Amino acid sequence: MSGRRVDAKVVLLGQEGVGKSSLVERCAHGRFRAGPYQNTIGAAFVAKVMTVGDQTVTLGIWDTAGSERYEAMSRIYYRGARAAVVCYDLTDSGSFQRAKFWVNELQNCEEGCRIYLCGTKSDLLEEDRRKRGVDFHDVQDYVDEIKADHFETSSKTGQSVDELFQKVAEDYVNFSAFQVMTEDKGVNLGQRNSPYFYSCCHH
Ligand SMILES: Nc1nc2c(ncn2[C@@H]2O[C@H](COP(=O)(O)OP(=O)(O)OP(=O)(O)O)[C@@H](O)[C@H]2O)c(=O)[nH]1
Repeated sequence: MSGRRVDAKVVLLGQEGVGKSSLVERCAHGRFRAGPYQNTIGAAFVAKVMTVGDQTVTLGIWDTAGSERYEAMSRIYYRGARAAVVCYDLTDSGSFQRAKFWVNELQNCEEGCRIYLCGTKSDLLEEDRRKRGVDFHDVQDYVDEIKADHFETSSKTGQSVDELFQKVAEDYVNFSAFQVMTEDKGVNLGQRNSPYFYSCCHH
């Protein structure tokens, strides 16, 4: 694949099996693959072109492996990320604890990275509300505390997936414009910060 300019690096983090790859699949290709679960090895990459007002923003989305075996590698992928979608499974309280672990890491190591907490598999709650493993208000309190955004998504039905990535793109555009205004360096308004190029994509 030839190099394409990416405006904002986005990383997906979270315990294995919470549905990160499915979220990317839904966002990038509008589909949900049922069938045997295949865990991600290393990381996978996808570029997603988004429209915000009259601007086009290309998100470079890194889907990391959730297995703790790959924890050190996941750290490499969040370096320089402008946004992190930290996923937990709405039916699994352990996965929420793991999400908190990643939030702590990001807060300590990636100051410029906005955090989007994403509760996945909301369709399972539609089927049976008793399956909720993490109290909604507890999550809301936590989100307020860490100043993050919170979404509850389903890659199966598509619920709130587009909204999540649209918000990531909008925040990127708004934050960049704000930076241009406040940095007062005579920067051209059309100029974006730190574009980079990608060259690989693997699963
Ligand atoms: N019902 C339902 N199942 C989902 C959803 N998203 C993912 N799954 C299922 O959850 C399992 C794990 O999904 P993945 O997307 O592979 O999870 P992952 O977080 O990428 O896993 P790792 O690559 O191991 O980190 C698969 O069997 C998916 O079909 C969802 O929104 N609803």
